[in-house]
Amino acid sequence: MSVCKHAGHQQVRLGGHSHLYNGYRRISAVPRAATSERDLMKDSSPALSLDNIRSSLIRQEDTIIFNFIERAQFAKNDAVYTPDAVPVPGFDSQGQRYSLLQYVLHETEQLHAKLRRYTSPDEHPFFEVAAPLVLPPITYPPILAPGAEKININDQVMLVYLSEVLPGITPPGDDSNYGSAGVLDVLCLQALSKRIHYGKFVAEAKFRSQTQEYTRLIQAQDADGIMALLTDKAVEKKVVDRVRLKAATFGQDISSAPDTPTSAHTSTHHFSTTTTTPKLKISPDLVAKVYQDWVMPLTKKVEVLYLLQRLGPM
Ligand SMILES: O=C(O)C(=O)C[C@]1(C(=O)O)C=C[C@@H](O)C=C1
Repeated sequence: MSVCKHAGHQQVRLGGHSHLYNGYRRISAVPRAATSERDLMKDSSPALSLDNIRSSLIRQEDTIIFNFIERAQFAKNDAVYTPDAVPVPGFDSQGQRYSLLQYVLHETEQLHAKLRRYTSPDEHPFFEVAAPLVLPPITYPPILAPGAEKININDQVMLVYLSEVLPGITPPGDDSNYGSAGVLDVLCLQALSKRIHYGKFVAEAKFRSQTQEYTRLIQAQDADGIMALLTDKAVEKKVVDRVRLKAATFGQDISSAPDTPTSAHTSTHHFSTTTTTPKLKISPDLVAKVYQDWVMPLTKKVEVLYLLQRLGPM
């Protein structure tokens, strides 16, 4: 295990984990990396239609928002993120101490690796995983270009979670629910990581529908040009509006609704003004901002990284 200091918090440094994909295959909605360009282009799997990929991104919003709501029940609990504040006997490396969150995440990933979670190209570990598979490998047709598995920006996902999401969704303070907090943090991190790395599939779908345009930009290694071509501002606005509405809808405390709602209060959109406004469990504006400022930009970053290497070494 290797870590580095990052913004006052020990941050996981990602090592090479391409070995994860060698010889291991799993069944998944999303197939593994292709072995050749010919393999890749003959695959017309519906998994690669942009509409289907966007539907998956929309479903993943639900998971992310519900996980945020679950985590919001507990205080921020700084001790969970402070190295050695909650000592875990035996969990250190070369005198280096870790936070409780790092412990929970590391141990969760080692178990999930055995169940072949990280042999799937839509899953990315925060730590290096070395555990042997318990389940047998499964063959699945290729979709992504070779080298896709090397793209992993979970160090940035971690930083955004700790500095932007957690302080925004949790009440400040310490309620000593450290285990619950750590377990729910892991769920939030995994859901964010999956959504952001889904950029690889979005990028592959876009490459296939505008192959000539992307090929020219890739050959010129024009990252800004690729970013401009893949950006769709209208879709981004829809995403932000939708996650704001979902957070406002899923996060209502129904028990605080009136006993006998009037017809004016039967819609799901009654969270803002009336005296019967239900209490919200997380701020819809915070969720919208996290998507606008972090989730979509990081997804686009993954898309650009993927496309820059889409045609192999330049
Ligand atoms: O749906 C797309 O076209 C995407 O590339 C995904 C996404 C997103 O992260 O939601 C990212 C970039 C686009 O500008 C719009 C949306």
